[in-house]
Order: sequence, then C-alpha cells, then structure tokens
Amino acid sequence: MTGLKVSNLSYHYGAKIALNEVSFELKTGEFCALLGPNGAGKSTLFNLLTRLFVSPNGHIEIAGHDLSRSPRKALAQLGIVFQQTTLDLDLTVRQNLSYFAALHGISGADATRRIDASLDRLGMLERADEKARTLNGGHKRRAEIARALIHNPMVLLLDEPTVGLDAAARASITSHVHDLTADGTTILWATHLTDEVRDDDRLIILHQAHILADGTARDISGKAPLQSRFLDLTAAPV
Ligand SMILES: Nc1ncnc2c1ncn2[C@@H]1O[C@H](COP(=O)(O)OP(=O)(O)OP(=O)(O)O)[C@@H](O)[C@H]1O
Repeated sequence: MTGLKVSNLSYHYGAKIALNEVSFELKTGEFCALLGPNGAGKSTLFNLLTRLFVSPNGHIEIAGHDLSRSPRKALAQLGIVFQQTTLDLDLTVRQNLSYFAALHGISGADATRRIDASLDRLGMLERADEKARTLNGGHKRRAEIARALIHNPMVLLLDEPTVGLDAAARASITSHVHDLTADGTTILWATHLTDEVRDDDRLIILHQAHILADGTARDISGKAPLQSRFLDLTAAPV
C-alpha cells in the first residue's frame, strides 16, 4: 500500500523553478530520508505536502487520498514536525499535547489515552508533567514528535528536526523516528546531514529542484562514503 505518492510535482516562484517534475512513492511504513543542500527545494516540497502552497502541476496522494480532491481526508492522515520549535514553553508537555489534541477535536479520556500512547512511543511519558521550558533540546523535539502523532497520522513529515541538537540527541531522535515505522507510519525526513541516513534507508537526493538519486542509501553511495557521494552529486549544476 502507498503511504505517500508525489507525481510530476512542479513549483515556481515567479521565474525561479523550486521543484521540477518531482515524482516518488513511499510504501506504507517506509522511512525515507530527503537529503538536499540549502535551496534544493525541500521546504517548498513540504509546503506543498501540507497544502500551505498549491501547485497547478502534479499530484499528491497521502495514504491513498488525493490532496487536491479530498484535502480533509488527506490532511487528517498527515503529521508534521517543523524545523522551529512550536511548543508553548510555559505549559507542561501534557498540556502542550492536550491543546493540540483539542484542535483535532480529541478530548477527555480519548485524549489522555492518545497522549500517553504518543509520549510512550517517544520515551517521554515520564516527562509528561514537566514544563516544556525545563526540557533539553532533544526532549523538546521528542515532545513535538509525540504531539504530531496524537491523531494517528499514517504519514509523518519532519523538516530538519535535529537542527541545533548535539550528536547524542540527534542519534536518539533518528532512532525513535525509525522505530515509528514498525506500526506502519510512513516517514519523510528532510535533512542536509548525511550522518542521519542509515544504509538501509530509502534515500532521495534533491538538488536544484530535481531528484538526482532515489534508492537505498547503500546503493546510492556505492563504495564511497555517502557524504562524498552526496558532495559529488550536488557539486555540478543540474
Ligand atoms: N519566496 C520565494 N521567492 C523566490 N524564490 C524562493 C522563495 N522561497 C524559496 N525560493 C527559492 O526556491 C529554491 C528552493 O527553496 P527551498 O526553501 O524550498 O529549499 P530548501 O531545500 O528548503 O533549502 P533550505 O535547506 O535552505 O531551507 C531556492 O533556490 C530558493 O532560493
């Protein structure tokens, strides 16, 4: 079954092409790293996937729902973690998640059950009653990922979620997020850091609006380290 399908998607800012005929398909429960240097088009793609932008060209399907024809159904299956922290630092972790649950029309015992389950998935349940302000950067991101899962989306988008974190926190978050695929969540993880990509991961390399490579990280890097393969691929203009 398909988790996320993007077909012939293009986007222009005036004369500037930010995405050019981009197509890829992720299976249900697949983890995919979207690797691209600054300006590759990652944020533009995320803005199209979340319907902040609408493109007249191409199609997006989220968990089988066409985003332009059935936006409510499609967006109900989407969770997103933005690059910038959006927690209310004066609320506890649980209060932050409760607020988000309410926005999705989830309250009472159902909200409590979902919040506990989400926090548990990210190893954050014991911190539920701590103020967000007191959490370290890695725990803040984990709370935000738990929040993005409250409505049980089939597809989770993460836009460079480890920016500003130390190596240990980055490793912990990448590991937690990989674990989410075990129950069928499809993950699209935007990054510009090759060390966040595992050999077995699906990897899409985006550069100057084009997909330059799509396959397993192992196959794309070949005998070279992924970092040098990535630098080679993105050195030349498309
Ligand atoms: N509002 C805009 N007007 C004109 N050009 C834009 C606009 N926003 C982005 N671009 C250009 O579109 C291209 C893709 O930008 P985008 O922000 O999607 O890349 P990105 O991969 O997310 O980069 P970063 O990692 O730096 O956020 C870049 O060349 C960028 O300069």
